[in-house]
Amino acid sequence: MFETGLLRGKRILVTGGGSGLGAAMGRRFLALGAELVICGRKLDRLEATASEMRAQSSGKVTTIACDVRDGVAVDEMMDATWREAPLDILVNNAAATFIAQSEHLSFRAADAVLAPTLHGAMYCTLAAGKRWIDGRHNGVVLSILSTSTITGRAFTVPSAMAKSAVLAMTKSLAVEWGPKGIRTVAIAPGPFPTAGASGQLRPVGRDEGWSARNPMGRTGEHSELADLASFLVSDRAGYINGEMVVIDGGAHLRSSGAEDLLRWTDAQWAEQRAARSKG
Ligand SMILES: CCCCCCCCC/C=C/C(=O)SCCNC(=O)CCNC(=O)[C@H](O)C(C)(C)COP(=O)(O)OP(=O)(O)OC[C@H]1O[C@@H](n2cnc3c(N)ncnc32)[C@H](O)[C@@H]1OP(=O)(O)O
Ligand SMILES: NC(=O)C1=CN([C@@H]2O[C@H](COP(=O)(O)OP(=O)(O)OC[C@H]3O[C@@H](n4cnc5c(N)ncnc54)[C@H](OP(=O)(O)O)[C@@H]3O)[C@@H](O)[C@H]2O)C=CC1
Repeated sequence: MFETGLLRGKRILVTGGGSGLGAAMGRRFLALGAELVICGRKLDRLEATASEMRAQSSGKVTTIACDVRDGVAVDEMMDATWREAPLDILVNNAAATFIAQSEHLSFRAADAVLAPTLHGAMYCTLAAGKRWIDGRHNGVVLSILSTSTITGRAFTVPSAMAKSAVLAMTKSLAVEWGPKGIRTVAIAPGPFPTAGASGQLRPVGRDEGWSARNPMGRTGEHSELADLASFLVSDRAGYINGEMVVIDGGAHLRSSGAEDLLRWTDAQWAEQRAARSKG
């Protein structure tokens, strides 16, 4: 689909790049000639993913254990990365969510979602941006958001809030940092099955008909998201700034995706709270 070497010479950090959509984007970036850095909390999973990537590509992959909720750790990660060479592209992909009735959310539960999804994206963006500006180096920030930024989404309110805030960051910095050579862009994926998202959002007992009700009759392919991300971070998208591109088969035009949960009984919610999965 793309010219060979579209991302040659680009150094890209994908947060949460050890699993799911982050790993899918990373693989595509490598295949297009980029050098990849992936971070997450679980070093063993990052290493396993990096080994697979190295077996498939001759591109360089580096792993860094970093909890993006911790600003000091984010600064240390950026220092370690920059010691080798400046990054060219940051992908804010790390996030957390779970379904819950909002009246049952403790403050700690709200923070468990807001901290990685909102604060993590902000810390990584600030840490990369200040280094780009200090070094007069151009940069791109791609943030992976959600169609909840358009529709809102019942039962995942902290996630909808965090993603909406990162969209506001994307639009605001497009104006503030555009003149400094930094583009900020975003993608709002619809349903793309991953172990993380399914574990948190699609417990047994949830409506199974949602995929068929997508206007395209299916969920997204990871390669479709990876292709869009590759274009948006590439120089070919150099005039796209402050924009969020939706890739969901048209699903959000029909539903926010949470309506089936309005029909859940208190007993189902109690069961969900008891059985909650940890990422
Ligand atoms: C059209 C269609 C489009 C549909 C398109 C769908 C779009 C979806 C958009 C977004 C998708 C994603 O983000 S998908 C990505 C999903 N991946 C992940 O979530 C992976 C990362 N997850 C995690 O790290 C964890 O699972 C996380 C949720 C943060 C909790 O881990 P932590 O260690 O931080 O937290 P803990 O110490 O266990 O708990 C902290 C507090 O949170 C509470 N808590 C934790 N899990 C809870 C749960 N399931 N339900 C209630 N409360 C919970 C605990 O009770 C604690 O509160 P107290 O009891 O008060 O102490
Ligand atoms: N799959 C889908 O249908 C959709 C996904 N999205 C978005 O796509 C992105 C990827 O999700 P997906 O691949 O599905 O799910 P995953 O659970 O696989 O991805 C989440 C990643 O974030 C990392 N992460 C979580 N918390 C932290 C933290 N505190 N510090 C560093 N890394 C962290 C995890 O690694 P670790 O646990 O090692 O820290 C993991 O690699 C997310 O932003 C999600 O909101 C949006 C809409 C739909």
